Amino acid sequence: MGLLLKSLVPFVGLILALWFYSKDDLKPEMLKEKRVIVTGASTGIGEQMAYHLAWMGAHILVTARTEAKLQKVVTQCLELGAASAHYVNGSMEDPTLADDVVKRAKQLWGGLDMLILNHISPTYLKYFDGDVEHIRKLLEVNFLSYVAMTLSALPMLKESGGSILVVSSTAGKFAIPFVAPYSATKFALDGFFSSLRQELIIEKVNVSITLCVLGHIDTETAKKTVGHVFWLPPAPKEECALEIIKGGALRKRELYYQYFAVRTSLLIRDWAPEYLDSRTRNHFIVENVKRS
Ligand SMILES: NC(=O)C1=CN([C@@H]2O[C@H](COP(=O)(O)OP(=O)(O)OC[C@H]3O[C@@H](n4cnc5c(N)ncnc54)[C@H](OP(=O)(O)O)[C@@H]3O)[C@@H](O)[C@H]2O)C=CC1
Ligand SMILES: C[C@H](CCC(=O)NCC(=O)O)[C@H]1CC[C@H]2[C@@H]3C(=O)C[C@@H]4C[C@H](O)CC[C@]4(C)[C@H]3CC[C@]12C
Repeated sequence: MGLLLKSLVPFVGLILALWFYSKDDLKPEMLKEKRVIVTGASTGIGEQMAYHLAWMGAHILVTARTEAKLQKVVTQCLELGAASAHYVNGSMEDPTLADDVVKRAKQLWGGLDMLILNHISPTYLKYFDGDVEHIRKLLEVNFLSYVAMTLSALPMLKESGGSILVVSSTAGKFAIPFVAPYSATKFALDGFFSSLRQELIIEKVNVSITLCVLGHIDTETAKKTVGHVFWLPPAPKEECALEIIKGGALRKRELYYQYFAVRTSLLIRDWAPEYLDSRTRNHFIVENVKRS
């Protein structure tokens, strides 16, 4: 009996470990023929997500303001193997755009499987200068348009049992200096979408919401904005984009990239917030930060 138990325990352990790791794997077939909207996809992480979806064979609808860049992304997606690729250009400052993009998806495909909310209005990294208009604009583009797109897309997502991916930031989870207006919009996303997720679960609605909490990523915008003030090296946008898609396809509640650094910061946040504050401040070269 003792011998049986001794050999059974490692065996069960192995089976559990295999089950745990195998369920955490993204298989490209999961995205094949899926109908996906990616916002803010003319550059940066959004553009890279479109390319990953393309080689996996998804139908893709990208949006941003700059038409010429979107046209190039669409061409590249088709070359990489997308089932189809289209764009809608416009600014999310325009409250009608969210609905127009979702309507275009319905017209093209008759349904939707994945909504990736990623766009942000250009933001600065400096001491807060009292510019309330800037906060208002960021709330409109980075937060309210996410809510509007979700509302328009929910009926189609309910029908397909689809997913919503909300791209956020460490600045939406703990205090990072010099990005006060932007940080406010990312905390708002967490509040809104985490509450909505609870309601969907209570109502047994099969739509997943994945909040993606990203650290410093090497997009051109980030390099320009923080290259001279933040000394920790950025992580690659291509890998980041793939991790986001993986998190959404596996219907995770939250996704952290880079996993270890972000999880560690979140653990410290809850037990030693002053220490996290001071550690974060020390990552900035404050002499290089603009005052206005
Ligand atoms: N890079 C980083 O270090 C980090 C990024 N993140 C998050 O990742 C996401 C992507 O960031 P990143 O790739 O660096 O950003 P980019 O600046 O590279 O891309 C932003 C995208 O949003 C679009 N956009 C800008 N303004 C508007 C608007 N008014 N209406 C519609 N679209 C607009 C841009 O295109 P166009 O100008 O053509 O409109 C572009 O496609 C964001 O949600 C960001 O908060 C989070 C943490 C760190
Ligand atoms: C550098 C910040 C990440 C800090 C971090 O994760 N530290 C870990 C730790 O201390 O343990 C970045 C977090 C938010 C970024 C900013 C952002 O997301 C908005 C803009 C996005 C744009 O594409 C690039 C510039 C940003 C201002 C971007 C800059 C880097 C962050 C401040």
